[in-house]
Amino acid sequence: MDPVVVVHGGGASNISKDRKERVRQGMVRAATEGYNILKQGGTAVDAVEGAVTVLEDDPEFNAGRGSVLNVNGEVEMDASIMDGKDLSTGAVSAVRCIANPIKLARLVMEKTPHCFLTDQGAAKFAASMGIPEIPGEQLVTERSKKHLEKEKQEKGAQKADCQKNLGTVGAVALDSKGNVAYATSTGGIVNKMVGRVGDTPCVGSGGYADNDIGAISTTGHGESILKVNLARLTLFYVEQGKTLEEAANLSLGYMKSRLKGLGGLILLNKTGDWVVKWTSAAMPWAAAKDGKLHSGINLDETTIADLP
Ligand SMILES: NC(=O)C[C@H](N)C(=O)O
Repeated sequence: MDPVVVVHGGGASNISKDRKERVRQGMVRAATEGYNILKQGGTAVDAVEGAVTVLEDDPEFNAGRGSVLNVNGEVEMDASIMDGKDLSTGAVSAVRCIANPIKLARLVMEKTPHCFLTDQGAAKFAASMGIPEIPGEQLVTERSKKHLEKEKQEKGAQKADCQKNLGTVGAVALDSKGNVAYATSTGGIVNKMVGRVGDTPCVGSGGYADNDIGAISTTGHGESILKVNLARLTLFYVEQGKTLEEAANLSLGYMKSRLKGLGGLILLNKTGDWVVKWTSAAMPWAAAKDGKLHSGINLDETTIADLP
């Protein structure tokens, strides 16, 4: 089976011209990394972890370094990962002071009998696995500080309009053995309460993967995504025989009409077809398949290039 990887950089409002190129390059780097892992025989889980790690390390995105700040000006991150082979899953929430929450989520999946660790328990587990603790300030950027200041002045936080909280990252992949996986990672929403947990670490909301159906990673207004279980809802439509396009339109449409919640998703089925969809103004994405790299940010612009 030909491997496929698709990545996203979060539902967003229109992205300024000067950021656009950096965001596009981040998407290309992440998709290429995931695809190379698959081409070298890595699993779908390896590929989604690798792609998301690239984006957590990239300060342009709201995950890892560059995460948005909570009401106290701190970074608290959520992440989850799932292996479609056996539905094993790992998640962490409200984690601080580590570079790559997605790696910790994978360790929860593989090294504990649990699916989800939070806050101090997650921190203790990270230390026990040898994950280095870094100063929280290393995750903070000038842009995220300005973003929080602006949000506090406008007092407009927490609207179902996710568009201020751009940059959550995610990946879905299909490997040569027919396994699918997803990974999603985020700093959440700007000016959030301390301890707020969004959709991203919640399996069925922030993502889902099942070899019998496909894999999905979501982004957008977390509270809305949680209320409709956006990821599992979309896969339910696929199970019912809808096309990927129809399934994505139905679930995103329902979230919008029922809750005024905006968002986006990347969706892959078990035979390697994929679709990207969003109801926010924009969503950076890239997909690697058959030696080609497809990418875009706005609805009207898709680029196709040869992969190196
Ligand atoms: N931009 C995002 O996707 C934010 C994320 N879904 C959250 O609410 O935590």
